[in-house]
Amino acid sequence: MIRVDDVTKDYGAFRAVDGISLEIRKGEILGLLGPNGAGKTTTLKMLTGYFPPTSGEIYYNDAPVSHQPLEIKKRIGYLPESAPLYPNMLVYDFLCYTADVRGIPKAKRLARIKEMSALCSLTEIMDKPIGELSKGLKQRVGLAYAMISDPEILVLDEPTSGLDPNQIVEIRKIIRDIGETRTIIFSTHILSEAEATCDRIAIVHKGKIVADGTTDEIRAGGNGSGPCLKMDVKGASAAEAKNLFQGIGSVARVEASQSKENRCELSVTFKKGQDGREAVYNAVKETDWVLMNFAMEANTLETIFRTLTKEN
Ligand SMILES: Nc1ncnc2c1ncn2[C@@H]1O[C@H](COP(=O)(O)OP(=O)(O)OP(=O)(O)O)[C@@H](O)[C@H]1O
Repeated sequence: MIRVDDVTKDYGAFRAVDGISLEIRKGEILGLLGPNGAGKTTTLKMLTGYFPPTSGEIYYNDAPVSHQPLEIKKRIGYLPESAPLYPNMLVYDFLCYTADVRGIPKAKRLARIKEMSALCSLTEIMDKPIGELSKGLKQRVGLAYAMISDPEILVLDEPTSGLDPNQIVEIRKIIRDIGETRTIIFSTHILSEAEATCDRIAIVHKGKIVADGTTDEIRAGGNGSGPCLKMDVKGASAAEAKNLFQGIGSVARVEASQSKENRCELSVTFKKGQDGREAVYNAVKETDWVLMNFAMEANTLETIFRTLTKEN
């Protein structure tokens, strides 16, 4: 339904999005997961037609967005990270105003507002000024604002940011309810958020997609990562150990941290389909280091996320 084809976005000399390609299927809930500054908001803004890519193209049902941005914008509901709400307006008045701006005919407005009120549980707060609402309630009003024109696609930027755990659960439920019949793309930097709500996750780092799949596929190393060996090594600095293991052919990545003087903890990730334990063990045998721990660990999403989005 949506195809992002080798899209880049430059802000002056800085490349914020660097050759992203993605396919988003109809009815899917896709989470763009990445650390701060990864390029999530920039990607969402291009998806909504807010600004065009510097290069590449985005297609909706095979139609390039650049050819008819206004048509496509009408089919997308967008809730930015700071929802554009008017604090002095009552919730009801704000939704009437939004319906008017979006061109919903007068005769259909009340019915649509009622539907939004039911979908986002707003009945009790319809006559309250928006400025007096908690952050969670404001976010529900924001979802109603984004959904009022009945868009096919809903794009949400960090929809649960700054909410308390109860509010997060409520917003997640509304997103999943909407996701029953719509395509949803949302960004988050919280792994558990993506895991709880999405059918599929694309991990973004420094403007690139570094993993894309269901949580099970990403966990199984469908994106080039194999199993991970945890080690505690006595007699070596983190830099020495990292240097040694990085030279082994079956090793994809090494994370090392100094735990004490001359002792370090390591996570050695092997290439997909490879088990380099013997090679690592033989390398240690050539040194005078002592292995205090040497254990293979199943990849957790958290380790994969941390490894894929490490600074260097
Ligand atoms: N208008 C702009 N001009 C220059 N640089 C920008 C602009 N907007 C964003 N950037 C930079 O582009 C990079 C990506 O920003 P973006 O907001 O897309 O990331 P993000 O993943 O959404 O981060 P966050 O979670 O912090 O919102 C960042 O380094 C940011 O500083």
